[in-house]
Amino acid sequence: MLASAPSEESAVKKLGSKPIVRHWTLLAAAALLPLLLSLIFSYFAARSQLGRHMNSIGESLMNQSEQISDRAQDMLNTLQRFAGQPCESSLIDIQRISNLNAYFRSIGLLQGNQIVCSSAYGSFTGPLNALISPPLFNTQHLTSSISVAGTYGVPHRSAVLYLRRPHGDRGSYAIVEGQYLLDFMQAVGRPRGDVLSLRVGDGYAIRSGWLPPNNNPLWGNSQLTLHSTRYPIALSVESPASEFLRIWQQLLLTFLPLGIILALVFSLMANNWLKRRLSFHDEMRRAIARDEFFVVYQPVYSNKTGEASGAEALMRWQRSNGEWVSPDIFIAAAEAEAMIIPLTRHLLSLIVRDSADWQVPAGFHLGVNVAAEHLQDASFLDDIRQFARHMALHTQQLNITLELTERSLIGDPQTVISKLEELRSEGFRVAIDDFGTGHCTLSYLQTFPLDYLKIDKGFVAAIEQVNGETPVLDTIIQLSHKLALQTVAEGVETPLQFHYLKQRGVTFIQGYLYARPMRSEEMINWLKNPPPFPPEI
Ligand SMILES: Nc1nc2c(ncn2[C@@H]2O[C@@H]3COP(=O)(O)O[C@H]4[C@@H](O)[C@H](n5cnc6c(=O)[nH]c(N)nc65)O[C@@H]4COP(=O)(O)O[C@H]3[C@H]2O)c(=O)[nH]1
Repeated sequence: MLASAPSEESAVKKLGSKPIVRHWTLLAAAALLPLLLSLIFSYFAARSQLGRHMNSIGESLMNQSEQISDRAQDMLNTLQRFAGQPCESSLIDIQRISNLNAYFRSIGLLQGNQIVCSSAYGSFTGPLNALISPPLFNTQHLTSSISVAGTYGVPHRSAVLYLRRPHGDRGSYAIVEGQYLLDFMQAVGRPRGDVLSLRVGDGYAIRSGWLPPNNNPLWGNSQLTLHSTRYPIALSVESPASEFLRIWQQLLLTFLPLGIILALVFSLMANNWLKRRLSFHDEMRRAIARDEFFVVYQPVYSNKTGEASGAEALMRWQRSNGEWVSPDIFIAAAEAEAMIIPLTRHLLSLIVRDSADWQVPAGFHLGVNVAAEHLQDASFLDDIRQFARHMALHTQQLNITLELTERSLIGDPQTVISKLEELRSEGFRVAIDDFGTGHCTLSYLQTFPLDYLKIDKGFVAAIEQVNGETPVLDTIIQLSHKLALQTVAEGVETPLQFHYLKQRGVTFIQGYLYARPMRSEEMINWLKNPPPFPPEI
């Protein structure tokens, strides 16, 4: 066993507090998330419900105003028939029409901007603006229709003035009683405390009340503005903040119980998952203690020498109940659970134990996978040197190759470069593993001190015909030649793949075609009597 066993134990212990903090953080997040979501969801549902309500009362007020405007237009049409006639002859008819239409405060005839006949004031003649109270500052606005604060004789009640002047300067006017609109606005607005306001043309805004200001961006007063497509009518609906809060509260009563149930379910699920994860952490520690891990070695063929040039060490885990755990799972879990360093130390100690029986040729390569966390850890150089010292006791002139993934090179490049340079000067070799699958840019290949580039099996699997197109693979091979890196192809399974790679100058071949990963004793026997290789196509 490696002498690092005590520090392995302390590393495992030291890492214990982090998962507990993460455990509670995740549990809190699982419980809070549904509650937060139900708050957010009910907030937007309340906004939308209030929006629908405001739109509906806005539209009914708009309908009402447009209908009133339609009636005013009909009235102006009717009055046009008296245009140009003396007031004395038409006044009785005009008054009769006015009495029959209770909407109108007064109707009458115009000559230019002068009233010449009025249902309310008889044959009184005076400027149209004198009918409006207070009179308009700018009479330019007196074109077709305008809302006003009051009229002559009824100065404190709003009204809407409609005008028609089709034949030169002879026209008619009709004043709609604003109280009808106000009554309607109050009737639709009162139940929920809404305030409605309506403006015709550039006139006075007829309002059904006032809201105390509340500009809180999340739950302040709400406002909706609508414009008529047929008349110059603009109206707005304002809803008090208290109404939004009331709807939100109501919806929360529906969503919150659901949120609480989901929070319970999520936290139970998270708890179970975390327990499983934590127990995985413990399980790995137990598995190390119970010696459930072992190492298999996969020989690598050299196209230069025509024989095995080395082997890659790969870890295996078989639980005491016989169940296998795939390296893809336990390596990823060990990385996530901060267990990869103790596990790698264990791997190194297992290799040392295996190597006691080895008789391998001088210069035999042994590839060992190194995780990014370990490479960046302060203990890395000591661990590797100690491993090499122990190996040297059994096996002379073994070339140890550290296989790094692309992820290992990202982080603090200067420290990684200096560690790798130190190790290379001591005789270790460095390979970049699974090349092309990580986040590595091509410039990394130039920056880092590397000896081998291991082409990922995904690119090898893409070889389907001898002269087929595998542009990425071809580029990787050419690139490694240019950078004077030796290439190792992983996952070579067919003679076709083998010959394709050999033709393109790939030096080392690893894969089931040559040899499967095997136990240490098996590899020793296999090396003594290897099967004939390479195969014919
Ligand atoms: N389909 C196919 N696969 C082939 C062939 N030849 C070899 N392989 C598999 O390809 C993987 C090569 O290892 P890797 O790229 O380093 O990929 C390794 C490595 O990243 C990681 N791993 C395994 N053992 C260790 C270890 O001791 N330490 C660390 N840090 N990682 C390890 O787990 C990965 C998977 O390991 P394995 O399951 O052992 O899978 C191994 C090997 O069994 C082939 O012809 N066809």
